[in-house]
Amino acid sequence: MGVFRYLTQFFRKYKWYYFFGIFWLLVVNVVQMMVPRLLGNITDSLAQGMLDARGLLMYALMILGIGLIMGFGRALWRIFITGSARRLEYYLRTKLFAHLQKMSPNYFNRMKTGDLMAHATNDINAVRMAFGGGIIMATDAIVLTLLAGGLMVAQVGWQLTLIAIIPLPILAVSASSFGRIIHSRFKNVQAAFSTMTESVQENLEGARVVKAFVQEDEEIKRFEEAAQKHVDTNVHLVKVWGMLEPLVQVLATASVILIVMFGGRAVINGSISIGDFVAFNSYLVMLIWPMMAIGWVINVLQRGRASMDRLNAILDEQPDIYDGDNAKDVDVQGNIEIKDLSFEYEDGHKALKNINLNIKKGKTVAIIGRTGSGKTTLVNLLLRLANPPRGTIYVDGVDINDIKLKNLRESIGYVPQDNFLFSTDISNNIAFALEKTNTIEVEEAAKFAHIYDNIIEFPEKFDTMVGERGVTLSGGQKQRISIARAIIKDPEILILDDSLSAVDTQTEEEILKQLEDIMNNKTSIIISHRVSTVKDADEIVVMDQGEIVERGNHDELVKQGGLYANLNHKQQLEEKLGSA
Ligand SMILES: Nc1ncnc2c1ncn2[C@@H]1O[C@H](COP(=O)(O)OP(=O)(O)OP(=O)(O)O)[C@@H](O)[C@H]1O
Repeated sequence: MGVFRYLTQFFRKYKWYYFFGIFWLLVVNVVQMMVPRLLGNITDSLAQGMLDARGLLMYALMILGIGLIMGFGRALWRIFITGSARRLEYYLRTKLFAHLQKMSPNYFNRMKTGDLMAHATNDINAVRMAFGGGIIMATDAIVLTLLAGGLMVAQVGWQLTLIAIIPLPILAVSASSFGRIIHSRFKNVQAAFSTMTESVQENLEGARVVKAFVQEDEEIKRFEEAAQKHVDTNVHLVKVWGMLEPLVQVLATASVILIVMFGGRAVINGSISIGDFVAFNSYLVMLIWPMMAIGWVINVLQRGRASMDRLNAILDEQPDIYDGDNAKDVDVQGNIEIKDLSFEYEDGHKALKNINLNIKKGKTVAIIGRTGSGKTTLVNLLLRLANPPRGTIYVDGVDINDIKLKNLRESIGYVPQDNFLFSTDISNNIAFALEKTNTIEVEEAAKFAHIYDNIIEFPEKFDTMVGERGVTLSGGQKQRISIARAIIKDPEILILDDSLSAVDTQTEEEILKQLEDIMNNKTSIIISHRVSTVKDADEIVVMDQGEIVERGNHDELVKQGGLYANLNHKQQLEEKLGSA
């Protein structure tokens, strides 16, 4: 399959745009070629005294007509080709984004976000340039060279043409090597610019840390160095730019000198007319630009191809979590059965060992355990954010590998540990999973999650923006908005992954009580490090190093005198010390 295989559909749709664009580009090129000839004819007619005012007006009108066609044609090919290149950029970007949406969390653990962002910006830009400016310049350079060169040969002969274009290959080679140097120096400028902006961004974000560690002066020094590097790389670039222009001038002048010497002599000995001489000169000037463009065009096309190769590598990657052929929709009730589940990560780390757990619809099971004991891994498997081995996790008697992902995930309300919120307003964050935002539902969910009172104290209430452009929410407020986001779905199964750690025990108790009401007859899994969060669950499962080491209700576990009892004792002591 070709490098541009992912663009086939796009080109099928937009081929006529490119066709018309190139058509008009050719029209402009051909029409443009008439001007030197007309100037030549005018010169000859003037020299022979054969031109009157009417004739001059005719020529003027012809040149005006050519100018109008050129202007109109240029506007058209810009619209068709440059416009299509922008559409191509959009097509590729949305395709890449949709593809990334299908990938599993494991993929994002493997790939660096920065790299993906770079592909999504630099590589897509390079492909756009190849199919925009690249195609235009390539067509323009080839057609102009052929037409101008051909007309030169036809009108004054190949000997004079060859002499006149001697400096042009030198121009092409030097413009292309200058182009390479300019490109590499420009990359240095960009790198210096991003280092400088990163330094500013980090400092603004980490202003508290900088101040607390009294590092302002060091940071100013660091920034000055970055800003200086930016100036130095720019000066370095300007130097080479500065040399390119005089070089072009020298070589173009060399061509003109050759024409004056040899062409002038041809006029004197009568083998060509003055008009031919004038037209020839104009054709030569027309050749300078394609010579300069050749190197650039090759570079842009090569870069476009290399970038497409890199994008292909991403687009070729198959998602590792998907609906199998047997996947079906299940009317999820909330009975969960985990049978002898063992799981290891790609790096060979055994995160879960022989887990057996039966959670009946309507029950609340709590999972407690030290950090790294495998609690989140278990939840990730239940949500199929990672693939569980077949025959280990069943929902309502169906292996979850056979339940459609959308169906499974829509029936689970999940409050993740990191409480990620989007940079939009609170209302949109809560209604994230709903197709349409319903104010009443959003407010109800906020009340259940005990965040309503906080929200209405914000100046813009539910319209308050979250994140950099909005309010800074406390950890506990974020947790409660995440809870509202999960319960607004009215899920059959609710999973709270350490989602109450940042609220005080009193609020925690109130939230749990509310949840008990709304999750009545539905299944809840509550993960926590705190005994206070789990003590009222129907069953408490204690995990350690990937295994279930104790299970029972609060009283039973306290009586057992094991890990749970120990944790309970310690936390009670901490509470007493805290309130003393
Ligand atoms: N993507 C991964 N690749 C490899 N190992 C992982 C991955 N994610 C987690 N682990 C490891 O698996 C083990 C279980 O992690 P997990 O996040 O499930 O623990 P946890 O009980 O939820 O911890 P915490 O209470 O801190 O959230 C840990 O040792 C962790 O380092």
